[in-house]
This record gives sequence, C-alpha cells and structure tokens, in this order.
Amino acid sequence: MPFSWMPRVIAGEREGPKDFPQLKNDTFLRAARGEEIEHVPVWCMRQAGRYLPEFRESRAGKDFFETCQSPEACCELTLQPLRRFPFDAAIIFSDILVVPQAMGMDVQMVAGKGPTFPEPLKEPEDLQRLQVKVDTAKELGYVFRAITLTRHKIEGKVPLIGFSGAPWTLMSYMIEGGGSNTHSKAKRWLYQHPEASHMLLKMLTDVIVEYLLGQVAAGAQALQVFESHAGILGPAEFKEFSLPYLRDIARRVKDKLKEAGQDVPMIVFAKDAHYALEELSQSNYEVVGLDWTIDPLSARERTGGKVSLQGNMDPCALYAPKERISDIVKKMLEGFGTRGYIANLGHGVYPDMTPENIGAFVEAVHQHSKQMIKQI
Ligand SMILES: Cc1c2[nH]c(c1CCC(=O)O)Cc1[nH]c(c(CCC(=O)O)c1C)Cc1[nH]c(c(CCC(=O)O)c1C)Cc1[nH]c(c(CCC(=O)O)c1C)C2
Repeated sequence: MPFSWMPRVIAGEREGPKDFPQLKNDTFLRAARGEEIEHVPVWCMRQAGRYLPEFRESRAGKDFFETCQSPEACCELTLQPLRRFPFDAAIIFSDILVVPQAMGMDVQMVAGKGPTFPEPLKEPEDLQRLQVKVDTAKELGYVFRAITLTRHKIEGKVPLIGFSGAPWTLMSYMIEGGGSNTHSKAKRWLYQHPEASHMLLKMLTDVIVEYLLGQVAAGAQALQVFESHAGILGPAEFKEFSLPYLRDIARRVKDKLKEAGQDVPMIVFAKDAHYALEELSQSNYEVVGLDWTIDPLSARERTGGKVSLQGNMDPCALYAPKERISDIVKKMLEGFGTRGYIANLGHGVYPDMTPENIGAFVEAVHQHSKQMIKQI
C-alpha cells in the first residue's frame, strides 16, 4: 500500500473517499471531458491571491511557506474567493516550489523579491544534494491534509483542483535560485549538461507523479500541471526537455488512477508554448490551458477537437471598465465555442486588480454562455 490514507479510496469509486459531501456543481468536470453543459464554467488562476483584502489580512505578518504548511490556512485561503464569486472550481492554495523543498532544497519567500533559493544548483555534482526517493506522504503530507480538509469544508459546492509545477519550470527555479528574465543559468545546463539535465528532469517527474497521485487520494478532483516557463524554451528544446516529461506525468498518473477505477481530468498549462499546441493536444491531458497570445479560433483549429481548452483572457483586460470586459468575454466565447471549454485568464490575477472586475468577468462568462447555449 503506497499511501497511508489509501484505504479510504474505494477501488471502482469515481468520486474518491466516500465521506466527502456530494458534488453539487460538476460543470467544470463535464466541460473538461467535453460533455454537455448549461453554462461555460469559469475559474481564475491565482483566484486566491493578494487582490482580495481578506487574503492580505489572513497572510499579514506570516511566512509564506509556513502558511502553505498549515492545512487550516490553505483551506481558508482556497475558500475565500468562492465566498465572493460563483466560480465553478477552486484550486488548492499552495505553491509549485514545495516540491524542490521536499527534495531537500531550502526555499524562502523574500518580500518584494519572490521565491529565493539560498543555495541553488550550480553544477551537475549538486544533484547529489537532492533527495532521490521522496516520501511524499511525509514531506508533502501537509498539502494532502489541506486538500482533504478543503474537500470537507467546500461542502460539494464546486470541484477542487490539485496542481504541481512541471519538471522544466521547477528545474529552472532550482538552478536560477528564483525568478529570472533570461533563465540563462538554467538554459546553460540544457546546452552544457544535457545528460545531467535529463537526470534532474527525470527525478522531478518521479516525485511529481507520486505527489499528484497523493493529491487525488487526498481528494483532488482535477489536476493542473504548470509549465510556466515553457516560453523561454524554443520548439526544439521544448520537445526535448519539457514535452516528454509532461507526457510521462499524465500517462503514469492516469495508469495508476485507472487501476484504482478513478478518472480525474488533467490540465496542462504551458505558458507561451503556442509553438507546441499540436503536440500539447496529443500529450494525454484532457484539457490544454492557453495564455492570451493564442487566438481562440486558431487554437480550436490547431487542436482539432482532440481536447478541451482553458483560458485565455489577457489578465490586464480586468483593468478595463466592466462593459468592455463583458464584450471581450463575449468575443472569447464566440471564438472557443461553448463545448469543451473552460473560461479562465491567460495567466494569474495580479495583486492590484479590483475584486469587482473579477466578479464582472465571472458573470459575463455565465450570462453570455447561457444565452449562446440556448440558441444552439
Ligand atoms: C498567492 C501566491 C501563491 N504563490 C505566491 C503568491 C504570492 C505571495 C503571497 O501571497 O504572499 C508566491 C509566488 N510563487 C511563485 C511566484 C512567481 C515568482 C517568479 O517567477 O518571479 C510567486 C510570486 C512561483 C509559482 N507558483 C505557482 C506558479 C505557477 C503559476 C504561474 O505561472 O503563476 C509559479 C511560477 C503556482 C501557485 N502559487 C500559488 C497558487 C495558489 C492557488 C491560486 O492560483 O489561487 C498557485 C497555483 C500561491
């Protein structure tokens, strides 16, 4: 039995542990599978974030990763946006950098600077510092507990999404030591140390697979894999250093879930990877998330109805007056169509955005899509 909480998952049962409140709004899950819906579901990346005064209040004076380690705090932050807006999904509050931490790296959140690794990986020898076999139940059990608690507290209102960073994005943080414009330290590895790069990407893939499976066992009803730094790679590097690992993650997670009779939709969000849209639509994920640099109609054409699509309004459109947001949403819905589509932003909400405009975005998606579906 690989996970201590595994006995709670009954083989053959689709919804996971039995004692969770029944799901009342499964629109997001149906859209992910391309099934019929009454309105287009909508959620926002970074919907739990600093643009909400209640989020800033809860986070005030507390260390970021300590907050991530508190299931109660993560649950509260996940639920906050749902109290304000009729989102069709929630995403568990956590961070992609908990995985490098679980592998033994120190990561701190420095105010005004963002995530910082005091001792980043510099040369291939540094891989020896990393934990190869990670006991995810021990190192990341706090995330699993946050998911289980949130599944209870969310009362079946909407599905709960679990997530992980993808191997290349995590590798780039581990080598850069934080955010970067050029990612030149991490890219140097790809060109100077391709073998060590693959070794690190493989190590990360193994941990991510276990981590995502643990999230589903804990109660996650969908999974999103964030390849936020895809755009810094060109098509050839993406094909060699990102895509095979993204595919491997989805295949291995799905194979394991199938054995347990579970079916959990997976979303891949490779930011700025418009050059790889065709490949991404054939990479074992039900949903491909899009940033705003891709035109909805051409995304549909290029993915050929093989997958559902998610996205992709420019987050900065939320600075526009509400009527303009409504027009932009309408055009976006007309471009994607209402079937096999999950409305979202093309990236996360920024801290200086007004909650009211997020509300206008959500309302516009629901209103316009209901009308469009009625007319079909
Ligand atoms: C709200 C927040 C988070 N992380 C960080 C913040 C801001 C700091 C704070 O509020 O104290 C630091 C935080 N964490 C990270 C950054 C980016 C730093 C950089 O690259 O410059 C910051 C400021 C790293 C990170 N972290 C994440 C990504 C992938 C998504 C993306 O591309 O934005 C990345 C790249 C994932 C993430 N991170 C978070 C979520 C929560 C759920 C939600 O979306 O509502 C998620 C999904 C939460």
